[in-house]
Amino acid sequence: MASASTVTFVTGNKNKLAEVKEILADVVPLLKSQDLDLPELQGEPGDISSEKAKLAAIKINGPVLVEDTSLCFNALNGLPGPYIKWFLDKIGHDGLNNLLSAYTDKTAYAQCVFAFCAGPNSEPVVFDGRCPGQIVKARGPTNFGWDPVFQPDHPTLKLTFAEMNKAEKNKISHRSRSLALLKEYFIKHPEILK
Ligand SMILES: O=P(O)(O)OP(=O)(O)OP(=O)(O)OC[C@H]1O[C@@H](n2cnc3c(O)ncnc32)[C@H](O)[C@@H]1O
Ligand SMILES: [Mg+2]
Repeated sequence: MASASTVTFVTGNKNKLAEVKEILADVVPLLKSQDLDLPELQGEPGDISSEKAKLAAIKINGPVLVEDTSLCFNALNGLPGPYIKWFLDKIGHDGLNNLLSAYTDKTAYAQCVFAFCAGPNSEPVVFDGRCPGQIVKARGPTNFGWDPVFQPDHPTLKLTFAEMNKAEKNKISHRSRSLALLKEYFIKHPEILK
């Protein structure tokens, strides 16, 4: 049986881990984590995350959480999507802007799909969180991925994720929206965190 101290968040990304710990602090105060870079299937975000969770549950031999993050440009029908890591790596923030130079539509959404898998023989459950916004020229600190080029829709702030403080980002982000669904699931299934 899973418990608050036995669910392991498997990720190779320290920035993700920091955000997840902060957002989940009230539900899973002692979230365990393991730094593993898992192979990732190609395809739709939900399937990528689900397959990642199955692999992680086999490696950890216990209950795991994983997530996969996409950045989807509406003018490009959702691309780069789950391939954003490699686009960012190869063409950088300017290159991401240039991809949209032929289009007037600069809107995009950030998508985070968490998957919880109770163990090696269980089917993962996925939680899809999205945050709408637009792609802008890079502004703000460059320590976390595409944060400088994504300006989320916000009632008052016109800041990129990189320019926001963590609390502000966590209030509206794709990650916090996905984790809100995960929290609901944990509340409906209290046995998981006993
Ligand atoms: O081990 P995993 O959890 O897979 O970590 P990863 O860094 O490989 O992450 P992904 O496969 O989900 O690829 C997502 C890419 O988007 C970046 N990214 C993820 N969340 C982000 C966020 O909230 N803001 C900016 N960039 C983000 C991340 O650095 C990657 O380049
Ligand atoms: Mg990855």
